[in-house]
Amino acid sequence: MDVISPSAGDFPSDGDSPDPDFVFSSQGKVLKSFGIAERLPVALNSPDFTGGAWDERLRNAFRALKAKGVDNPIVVGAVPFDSRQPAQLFIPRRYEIADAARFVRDAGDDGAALEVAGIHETINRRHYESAVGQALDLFRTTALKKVVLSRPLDIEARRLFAPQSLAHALLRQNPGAFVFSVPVAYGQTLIGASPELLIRKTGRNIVSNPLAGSARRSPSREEEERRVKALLGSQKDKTEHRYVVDAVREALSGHCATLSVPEGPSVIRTPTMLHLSTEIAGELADPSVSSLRLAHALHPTPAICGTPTDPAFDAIGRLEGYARNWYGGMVGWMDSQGNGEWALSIRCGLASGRNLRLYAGAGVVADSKPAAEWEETAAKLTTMLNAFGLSAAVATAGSGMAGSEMAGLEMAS
Ligand SMILES: C=C(O[C@@H]1C=C(C(=O)O)C=C[C@H]1O)C(=O)O
Repeated sequence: MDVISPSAGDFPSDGDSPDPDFVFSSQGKVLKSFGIAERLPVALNSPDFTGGAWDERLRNAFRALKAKGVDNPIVVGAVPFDSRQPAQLFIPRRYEIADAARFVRDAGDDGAALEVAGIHETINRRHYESAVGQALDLFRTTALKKVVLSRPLDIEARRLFAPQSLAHALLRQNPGAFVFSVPVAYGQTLIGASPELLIRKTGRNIVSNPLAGSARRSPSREEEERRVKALLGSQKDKTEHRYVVDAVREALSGHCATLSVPEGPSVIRTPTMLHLSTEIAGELADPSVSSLRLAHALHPTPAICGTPTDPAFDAIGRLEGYARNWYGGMVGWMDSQGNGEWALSIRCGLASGRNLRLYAGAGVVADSKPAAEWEETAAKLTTMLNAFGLSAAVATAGSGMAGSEMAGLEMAS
């Protein structure tokens, strides 16, 4: 896969705007940061990061800020799916941690409602299902066991996207998610409501909560119970899930004095999806290892890439037909002790002017059916579409919506 930088120039920020530049919510709190004290760009898969030079720069920057009286400086930002591409990481001038419910309440209903000029299914159903079919062939002929195949959905609005309003709407609708808004390049903001914690480090303690194996929620309680049972009993979903848990266990065990991995998965609910979930908790052998270093050791897990990692990564590059860039990477924050949280950048979109590219993927294994994987990506897209009240119109796209209703329907070769 080509190494193309996803950033299109730095974004200016003097910290004087009343709106935060960076937003990240977790467990009922929201971290808002303003301005940029120092940019610390780095590709995680580069000697600069792996050899420790970046950590040294970060330590020096933190030391200088502490000398100026900043109590607990942090670094925030986003890492792309391909760790060879530069991450957008920066130390904010200032930040505050607010109550998430108040953040939403104070914002009022600032209306993320959208007047759509066009919806472009850049990778259409036929293309996506054919990619799944090719993955099924690879399972028969190569060592590949799982690959996560994703697709973009491009929305063009009549007005500029307002990342702040979108973040408020997402947090209002997804209070349990990691809602984020991150400026990743000049005029480009990555916004989403991720259900998946890659890593949290608090002192010696770490937690990772991989998800894999999914079903759409149902408005009927009985039907939902049926789906929960079906998910817990599905061999296909359990296999898909096990690959992720095994990889997380393997990546973390070398760093941990203790690591506890539940016997089997449970089901978690987002407002739109049911997922098989395993919460893995551990105690670090060396508590000075930073959350970003652990995130790098984990990334990309089979929740977003596949098993084994390298052939899955190559298959994604060959089969998906578009560049993921920030989708499938991670977003988060970290302090000078390395404490922090990194959530997978999923259920998200990249806003740029009047354009918003949404993304969704699904784990494909030998028992997968192309049509069901397409439906799963459609279900996952509703998290973002709901923020605009759009899901009813778009959820059926590619599964019945007439081509003429979709402005500029394109087919990728
Ligand atoms: C890839 C996505 O989600 C991931 C894939 C899942 C699956 O295949 O079941 C479930 C949760 C996430 O780990 C996405 O939302 O785009």
